[in-house]
Amino acid sequence: MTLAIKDLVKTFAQPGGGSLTVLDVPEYSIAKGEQAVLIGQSGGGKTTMLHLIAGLMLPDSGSIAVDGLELTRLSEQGRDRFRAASIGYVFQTFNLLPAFTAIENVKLGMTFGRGVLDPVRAMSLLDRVGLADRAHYRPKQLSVGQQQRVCIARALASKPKLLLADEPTANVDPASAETVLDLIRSTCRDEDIALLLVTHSMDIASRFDRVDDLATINRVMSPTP
Ligand SMILES: Nc1ncnc2c1ncn2[C@@H]1O[C@H](COP(=O)(O)OP(=O)(O)OP(=O)(O)O)[C@@H](O)[C@H]1O
Repeated sequence: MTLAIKDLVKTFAQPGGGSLTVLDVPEYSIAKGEQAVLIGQSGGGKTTMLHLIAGLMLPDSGSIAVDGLELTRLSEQGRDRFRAASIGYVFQTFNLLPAFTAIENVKLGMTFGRGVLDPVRAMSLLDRVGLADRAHYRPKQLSVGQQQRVCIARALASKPKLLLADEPTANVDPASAETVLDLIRSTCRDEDIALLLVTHSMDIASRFDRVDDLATINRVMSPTP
């Protein structure tokens, strides 16, 4: 099993006081190399769930094991190391380093991961997302959709065990969305990377054998968006 979640609870303090329980997930798992889509209404807790799985934040209670490693027992530094080695993350908000070019951002995805720099793989990933001719452009010199494609190449760079992709095709046109999705899925398949992809697009979700609705996994009733 690549991902095994049990009795996961996450509560946030609210700006106006009080607290809001966003997630109460009794059980959720993803097998090695499996590809799953997570859908659910806006504000339902999808991004929070990905952040918890990536070890970017800790739950109030419960367990999250990735490849047998229990994240909640790790220190912050341990979780940083785990994330670099085992998780690829395509953020909704990109998080590219602005001072570095596209190819440098992809290479950073490798060195964060295992310390192994493979410039040929970095260029081949950029080529697969259709950006070989933009390798030496900085993020602000790229369109939003191109930046998103650099993020995908960066997330795959270190051959993670699990790729978490938060709306990875939200900012690209439908034709590019299809290419990007194919690239993500075929690379994950070829390299035995498990995939958990969040989307609002039923068209994208319908292409996956496994579609999980957060409303059925989560005991918390989603607040009205
Ligand atoms: N750091 C935080 N502090 C307080 N509340 C938070 C925090 N992060 C998220 N929330 C709340 O948790 C809820 C879930 O947010 P989350 O971003 O996980 O939803 P989502 O399902 O990914 O939404 P969307 O589909 O719109 O991206 C929201 O009500 C949000 O306000």
